[in-house]
Amino acid sequence: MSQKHWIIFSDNNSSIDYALDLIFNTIESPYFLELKKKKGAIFSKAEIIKFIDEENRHGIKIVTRKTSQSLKSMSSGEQKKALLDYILKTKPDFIVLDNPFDNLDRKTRTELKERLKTISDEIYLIQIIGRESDALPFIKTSFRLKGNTLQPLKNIKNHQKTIYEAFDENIPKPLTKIRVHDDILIRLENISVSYLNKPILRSIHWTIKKGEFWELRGDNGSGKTTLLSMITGENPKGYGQELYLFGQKKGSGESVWEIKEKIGYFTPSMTESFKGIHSVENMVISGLNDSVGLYIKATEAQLNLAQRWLKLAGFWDKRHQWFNELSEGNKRLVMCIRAMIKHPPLLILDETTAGLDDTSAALFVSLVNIFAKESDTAIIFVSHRDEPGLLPQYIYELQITDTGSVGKMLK
Ligand SMILES: Nc1ncnc2c1ncn2[C@@H]1O[C@H](COP(=O)(O)OP(=O)(O)OP(=O)(O)O)[C@@H](O)[C@H]1O
Repeated sequence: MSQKHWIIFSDNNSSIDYALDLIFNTIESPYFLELKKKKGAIFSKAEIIKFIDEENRHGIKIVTRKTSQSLKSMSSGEQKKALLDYILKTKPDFIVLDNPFDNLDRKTRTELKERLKTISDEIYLIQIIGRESDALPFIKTSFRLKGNTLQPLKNIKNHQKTIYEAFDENIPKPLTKIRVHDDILIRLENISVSYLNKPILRSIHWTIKKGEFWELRGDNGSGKTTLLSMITGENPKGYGQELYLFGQKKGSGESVWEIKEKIGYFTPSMTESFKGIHSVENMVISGLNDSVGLYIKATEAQLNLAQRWLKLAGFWDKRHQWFNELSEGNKRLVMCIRAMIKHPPLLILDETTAGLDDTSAALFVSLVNIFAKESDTAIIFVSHRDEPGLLPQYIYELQITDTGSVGKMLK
């Protein structure tokens, strides 16, 4: 059987919910009539988060029923594989693939592309993507989704010009400078980690100094998240090892609060699971209080500082809107300036460009570059994609071996 398939090119302001309504035929349209009364499934990061929520709240393992490992503790690549296996078992007539290649390394992307090609003989596929280079080559029908409008495209190419906007204003200074006495912020000496007797990290040596701009690379499952959890002090496997966070050895009486105060951390799942209702302005101010969402009244100085950031990042007109109503790309930018506003000594940006369209990703990269240049903050930027225009000073890569991943400096 040869099926029909579709690509929907989305951007920062596209309403994915609207596209899903069309695909699932819950609203009338001339499109996707072939899918009427058919059974559909969604392959997306949001679905993974929904299943993780089920695990957390009700202890129900749906996707990973046959394994002892929880979905939450799996690497992104493992989670996506588990979700696709689960979806295929439910025997759907069609699958909506929402940015399917995000968070995947090159090899896993190629494998998934081949798997989807095989599946496409039997199952209708609808691919929603922000990155033009992700388009599945065997799909011949395409649309562009602008807000709540779906436009058929004559050619498969999106032809959306990527605008590499640059932030050309100066980055606002912090209200108070967070002091760190040592030039060395983070030092890992011979750090190794295993889970369930499976070696994950082997003899990692990594030193991060004030103001350095690092890119952290590594294939799916190489241990990037594990390594970051050592750096944020959250991983108990750091005890008893030569792990130094802001001059203090892990386990030497440092408070979690002291470490948290010095680290800005942003990963997209922070917004995907965030349910609070706050204005964009208050979300940015809350970065000064280490809370997500503002729960105490801001001072005049805090408000002024937040407003300078909002102007700089192009959010002045949106400052009184609800954060939850922003597009995903805009949420990311707001969360990024929220993490930057207090100039933490260390800023960790974990897969922050996943799910963004080409233009939003370029804007994001531009903001990170200028922040790295103008602040004293050290940055660790994690991404599976070679982001065009990113200007890290150093690249640290985790390379998988049978005895755990080893670290290599590539630049
Ligand atoms: N709590 C845990 N229990 C068991 N295994 C775990 C746990 N946490 C992580 N792992 C395993 O450790 C390995 C490394 O996972 P990690 O999430 O650190 O990789 P990653 O490099 O961040 O991957 P990705 O790029 O796919 O997100 C994976 O095989 C994962 O399944």
